[in-house]
Amino acid sequence: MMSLSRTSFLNNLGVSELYNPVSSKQKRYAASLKVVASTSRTGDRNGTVVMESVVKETREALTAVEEEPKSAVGGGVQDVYGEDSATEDQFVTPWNVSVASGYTLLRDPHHNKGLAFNDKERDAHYLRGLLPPAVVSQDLQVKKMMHNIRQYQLPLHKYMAMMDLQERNQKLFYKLLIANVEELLPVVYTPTVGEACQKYGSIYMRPQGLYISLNEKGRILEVLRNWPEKNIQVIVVTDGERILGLGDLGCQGMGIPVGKLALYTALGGVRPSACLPITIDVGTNNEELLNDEFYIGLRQKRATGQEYAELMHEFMTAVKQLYGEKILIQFEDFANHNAFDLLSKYGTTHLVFNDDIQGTASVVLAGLIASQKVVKGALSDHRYLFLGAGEAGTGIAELIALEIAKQTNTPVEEARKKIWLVDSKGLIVSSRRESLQHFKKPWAHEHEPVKTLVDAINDIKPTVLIGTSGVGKQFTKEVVEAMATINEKPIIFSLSNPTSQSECTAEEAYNWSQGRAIFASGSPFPPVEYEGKVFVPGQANNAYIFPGFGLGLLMSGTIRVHDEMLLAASEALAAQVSQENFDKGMLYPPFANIRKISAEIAAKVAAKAYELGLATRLPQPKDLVKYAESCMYCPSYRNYR
Ligand SMILES: NC(=O)C1=CN([C@@H]2O[C@H](COP(=O)(O)OP(=O)(O)OC[C@H]3O[C@@H](n4cnc5c(N)ncnc54)[C@H](OP(=O)(O)O)[C@@H]3O)[C@@H](O)[C@H]2O)C=CC1
Ligand SMILES: CC(=O)C(=O)O
Ligand SMILES: [Mg+2]
Repeated sequence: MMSLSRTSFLNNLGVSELYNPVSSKQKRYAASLKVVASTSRTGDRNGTVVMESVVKETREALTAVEEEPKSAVGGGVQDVYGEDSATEDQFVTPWNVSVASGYTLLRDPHHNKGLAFNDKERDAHYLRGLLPPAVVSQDLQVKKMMHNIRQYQLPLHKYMAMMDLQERNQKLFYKLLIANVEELLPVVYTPTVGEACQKYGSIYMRPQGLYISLNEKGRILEVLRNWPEKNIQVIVVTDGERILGLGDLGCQGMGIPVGKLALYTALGGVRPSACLPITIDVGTNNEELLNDEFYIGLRQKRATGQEYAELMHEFMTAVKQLYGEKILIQFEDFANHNAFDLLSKYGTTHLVFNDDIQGTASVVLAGLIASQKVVKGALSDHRYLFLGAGEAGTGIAELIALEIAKQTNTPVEEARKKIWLVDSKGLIVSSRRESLQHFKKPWAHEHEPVKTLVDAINDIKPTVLIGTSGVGKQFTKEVVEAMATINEKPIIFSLSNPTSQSECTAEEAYNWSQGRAIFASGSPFPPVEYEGKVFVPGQANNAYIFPGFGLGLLMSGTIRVHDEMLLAASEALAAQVSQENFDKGMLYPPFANIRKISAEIAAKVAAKAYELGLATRLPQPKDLVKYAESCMYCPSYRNYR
């Protein structure tokens, strides 16, 4: 047993004092309880023993208070806390005893096991009678949940069932997701998460992350402290302005950080308690949402300029102050007019990573490196054309240029000349330079103006066509045919999400190229049969990269992200594609092996961090792959004593 006094031990555990009792009855109640144990801190051997004694003590105190009022003969309802009799304008205290036993344990998603609690646990934790008699294994629970989820016809209903499970039983949620990753990824992630964000206000049930709005300006640190977990290692943050290819969804963008962090855990093995989803709400310019009575965010136009910058700066400062130097902040789905600036501003002071710029770049480069086994020739032998010159487009372009420069030992400026981009105004050429946003300027090559994509293809004669426009159906029959005329094996990536925004479908790419296209898309497409051959389209999505990349940063205690780490991640991913995968037309390994893939990526990223002197976890583990695997969260149930 512990030698510390109960109070100091609980203080060490982060247990809080009972707060703000208002009535004399509540004051007596508070005094008798003294402390409320935080459920999330149970787990270590001694801790659990002490927690059990606190549970017992708390129960006794509760019983004493509950028995205090004269019991009504023949039963009846007692308004113990005076809540029911209070009028709307009288204040009551939101009473809450968060000790993980009995009914509370069943309602605690971190520790709940549902019917998997065995008889001993049911006795020890006051669960008798709260559950039906059957005791089932976690595997059977997985089987049942999958059966239930498959009954839903609508993807959004599957999504809601998954979110509900995450809120009810976290370990079962992750066990299910990991075991059925190929089937469930499109449910918790793109494309369904896009629809969920669009309807977030209507389907909103319980808060899943932290909302920081302009109303919280000046007290963001305080707001961060409201989050129940203290040992945060990864934050995924959005301001909701560019949610997938769906535009400004304001506060409803929360679905994205929640989904991305679910993947951090399921695909990359980062503990769920270390993950914090955050939405910064500075308003929205989406009129439909502003007029939607169910909209959950600030009902105002987006703050910009200094007001926006100040809020973001306060946020970035508070995060570092609270969680330290090694907290990983992943920017997600910011509009490009903020994304590039935030990345360059905080890239030198914080561990920041922009998934749309950097993660996407790394996954696409991996696909291109892998494609060299199918289409002979080096990366430097290709000509690249992008539709879309924003975060994803220019991010990918730059990483390709860096890789070519590295492979050919030439200046990056030379490598860039092989890469062309088209934006909403046409081909990016030098005569447009003055009016271009800064991130487009390096791509303004000498060429006469070209308005349409087909004309650009016919002029540039690309071997690789990459769609990052956020606009669906842009790779028309004419576009794909133009690529197939120029190339024996045209490489075509339709990266825009969700499926509705994909530049073309897998079926279109294969049909219009007579089965010659090497195709990958951002959102998944089913296999396509063309003239008796089955093609399995790859999913070029940053979900292949960020979980392993982030794990690599965390496990090595890396303090800054470096482009070389992105290149290392690409090479690690490309190395995981087998001949069997290539034979099916795939440029990426199946997601079913993603935990192994993430461990390989994490190891290569960490190795690069050590090489660059940016890793702080010393000494460097001998076998980084094994170490990555050993760091991964496992969602199997634990036995409770
Ligand atoms: N597969 C994956 O892993 C990822 C996919 N994406 C997807 O990529 C898409 C774009 O994201 P992101 O780069 O961040 O967005 P941005 O808004 O930063 O960039 C979009 C670009 O597309 C251009 N564009 C828009 N409409 C057209 C059009 N009709 N013709 C030609 N160009 C057009 C814009 O032109 P202009 O500059 O002139 O406005 C802009 O350059 C999204 O759908 C997103 O979901 C993003 C990240 C990862
Ligand atoms: C995949 C992703 O990050 C996006 O579409 O924005
Ligand atoms: Mg994104």
